[in-house]
Amino acid sequence: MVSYVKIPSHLKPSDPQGPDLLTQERNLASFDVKELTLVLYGIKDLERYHTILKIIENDPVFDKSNIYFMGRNELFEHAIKKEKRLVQLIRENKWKVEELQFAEWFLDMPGPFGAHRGMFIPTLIGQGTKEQKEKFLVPALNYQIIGCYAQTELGHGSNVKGLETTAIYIPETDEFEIHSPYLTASKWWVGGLGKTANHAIVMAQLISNGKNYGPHPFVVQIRDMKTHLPLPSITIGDIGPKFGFNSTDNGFILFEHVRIPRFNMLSKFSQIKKGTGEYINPPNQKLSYGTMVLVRAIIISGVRVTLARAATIAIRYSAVRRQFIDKDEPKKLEDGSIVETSILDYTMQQYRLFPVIAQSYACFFTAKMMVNLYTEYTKQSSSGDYSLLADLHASSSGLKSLTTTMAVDSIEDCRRACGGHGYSSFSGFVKFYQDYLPNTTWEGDNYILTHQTARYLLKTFRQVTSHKNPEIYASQSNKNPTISYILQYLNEPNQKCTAITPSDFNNHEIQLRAFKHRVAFLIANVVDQIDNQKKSWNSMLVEINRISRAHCQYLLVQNFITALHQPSEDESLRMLHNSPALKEVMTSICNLFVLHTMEKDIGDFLESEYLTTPQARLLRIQVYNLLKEIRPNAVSLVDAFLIPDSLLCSALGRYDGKVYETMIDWASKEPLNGMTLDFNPNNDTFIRKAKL
Ligand SMILES: CCCCCCCCC/C=C/C(=O)SCCNC(=O)CCNC(=O)[C@H](O)C(C)(C)COP(=O)(O)OP(=O)(O)OC[C@H]1O[C@@H](n2cnc3c(N)ncnc32)[C@H](O)[C@@H]1OP(=O)(O)O
Ligand SMILES: Cc1cc2nc3c(=O)[nH]c(=O)nc-3n(C[C@H](O)[C@H](O)[C@H](O)COP(=O)(O)OP(=O)(O)OC[C@H]3O[C@@H](n4cnc5c(N)ncnc54)[C@H](O)[C@@H]3O)c2cc1C
Repeated sequence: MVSYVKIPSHLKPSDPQGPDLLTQERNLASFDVKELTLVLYGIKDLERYHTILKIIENDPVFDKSNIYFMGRNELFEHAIKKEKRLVQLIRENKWKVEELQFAEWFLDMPGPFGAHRGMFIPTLIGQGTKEQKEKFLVPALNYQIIGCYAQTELGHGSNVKGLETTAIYIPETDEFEIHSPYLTASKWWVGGLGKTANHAIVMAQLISNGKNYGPHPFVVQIRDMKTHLPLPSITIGDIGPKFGFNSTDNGFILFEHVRIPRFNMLSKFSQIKKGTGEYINPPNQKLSYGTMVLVRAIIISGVRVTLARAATIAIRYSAVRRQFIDKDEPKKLEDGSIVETSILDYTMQQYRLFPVIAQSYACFFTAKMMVNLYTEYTKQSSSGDYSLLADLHASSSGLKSLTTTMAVDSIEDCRRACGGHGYSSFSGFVKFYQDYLPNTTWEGDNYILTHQTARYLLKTFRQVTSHKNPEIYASQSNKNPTISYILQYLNEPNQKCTAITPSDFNNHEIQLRAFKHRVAFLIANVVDQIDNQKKSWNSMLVEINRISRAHCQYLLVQNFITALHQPSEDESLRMLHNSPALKEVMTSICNLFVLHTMEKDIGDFLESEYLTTPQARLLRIQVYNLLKEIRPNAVSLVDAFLIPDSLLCSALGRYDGKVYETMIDWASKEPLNGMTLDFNPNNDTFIRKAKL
């Protein structure tokens, strides 16, 4: 890229230790960073990581050096080029899902084919019959057709049952008629629809013989395969500029009595019979919502790397950045001279940033749990057993809500912790934050999703407590954490925390009891208000949100603690258990995650009377102790995430710590610096090209 400003060459580094600061930090580590990286990725995936990264970093199409200077059209063009190149690479290298996941992560750009891969194809796989897969999935996998997932409408998103687009069965021609009766029925927000897709999965109210069977998925061709123009009676457009995600063409679409063959209703679970229009019921009414469950689970698995990326930038920058001389503990160099203190040494900075590291590790272990649960469900459902769906839906909804909220809050916390430079695009936070933000809204608004989890929790509580002998459920409590904590609460409703010193809070049994007691107490309270005090659902929504959050925090805590203690067949966990140094640092991180989470929601723990006020003070002291304990490992803990510089795209977070050199180098490339302005109000010209 062109540099428009010549930087003087006489400048000396103002910080004699500057370049070495991160090396010094790395020398403090109590554990082997490479070992921890291996735990996070596993041997095979780490090999994949390096192979794919090399390919991506060496391909000029994926170059990001100009990215922060691009406007919307340039971004979109760039994204299309990347998508095309990615498809070529998939073919050339015969990449499977595992490789593709790394490639998409490194590319770091929401693109017009994202919904094709992330939603269109999974819906065909999950809900299509064998014949439908032959007709649609095969060409989709070969990128001969490009699809999108058109569910949300201008007037309805969260309320799927309220969708207005209709699919009416016409027995005479054995077709469905797809129609948008109102303006509010216009599909809206659909990724890849605005300019790219030629097919859509349209969620529409299935109507046959005058009866509405609710939303079902239909495959609709929307553009001509040769001209790429919208087909007759179909209106399509891009929805315009957004908060972020501008490299994707989110679109709208309206249908005017568009006919499609009956064959195009995805019919793995429910069908319409030819001619009679008879409806065949699915084995579970909510199977047509299956893609959402899958994508929520995938989103949860991705949170850990999002948090890792934010923490890497903020921690490295905080180690390099110095402000003020600490009067009580001035920082001395070997030659005795006093320098300003690295901002990472300020306890407030540690309190803001170290919990983000801990959240990332916590999400790592819960992602494993989510993948296992989804795999188990897939196995069982392939033989017709859908009994795990309710559990899966409840945990994926609540965890998607909790973890993505945590991620956006933490990205913003990390950004602010970088001071003014955090506000510059060069920090690597701005586009990253903008593009990540929709995760709190899509695939279910984060507040709406907590209703689903809460419904499940209340139902389970009522089931267990209404039984004459609740202990009958004891055999299920090993597999079902909700039943386990409800039973424990029923047996001991007045449990008290036994901690008498700050370090007692490191006891994992005390921690687990705290979270179990708190969530069971809160659920019991909501059940009482709804069932006995006859409070309406709406009047309880804040509490509904609270119980979903408390339940999911408990899952995160339990998965982290279990990973540290329970023998496991899992390759990563075995590596962790075999290394005392790793186990020690992970235990500190786990303790920080648990106690910091408690401290943030201390009101719940006090209200449930598990903790006393003096104990709450001890807990806070223990959080401070943990910050001190973790401090020497902070940089190495983020290094272990192995987020490459090319992905970070950050002047602040780069591995070598050359923050200031990069800031001025990138600023010199700002195209505005290549222009001179004409301020004379009597001239019509505004901008002249500067001479380089
Ligand atoms: C590659 C990278 C990717 C990443 C790339 C990702 C790109 C993403 C692009 C974005 C795409 C999108 O956003 S696509 C659009 C996504 N839209 C959404 O997520 C909409 C959210 N809304 C909904 O899901 C629904 O409307 C919901 C809120 C659940 C309410 O549904 P209903 O009214 O039909 O149901 P309710 O009456 O509340 O519940 C009835 C019962 O059904 C159960 N139930 C509800 N949903 C269920 C479900 N999905 N599975 C099982 N069971 C379910 C409830 O628990 C109840 O059980 P009982 O209590 O036992 O009766
Ligand atoms: C970048 C982006 C990409 C997207 N891609 C797609 C796509 O490819 N395909 C697709 O189909 N959709 C897509 N969506 C749409 C997305 O799924 C919806 O926006 C989302 O489901 C939320 O629905 P909504 O917009 O109708 O919000 P609303 O339901 O209108 O929510 C607005 C507010 O009202 C609150 N609220 C609503 N109902 C209740 C209630 N009962 N109780 C309490 N509070 C309530 C919510 O909590 C929220 O705060 C995308 C969205 C974005 C931002």
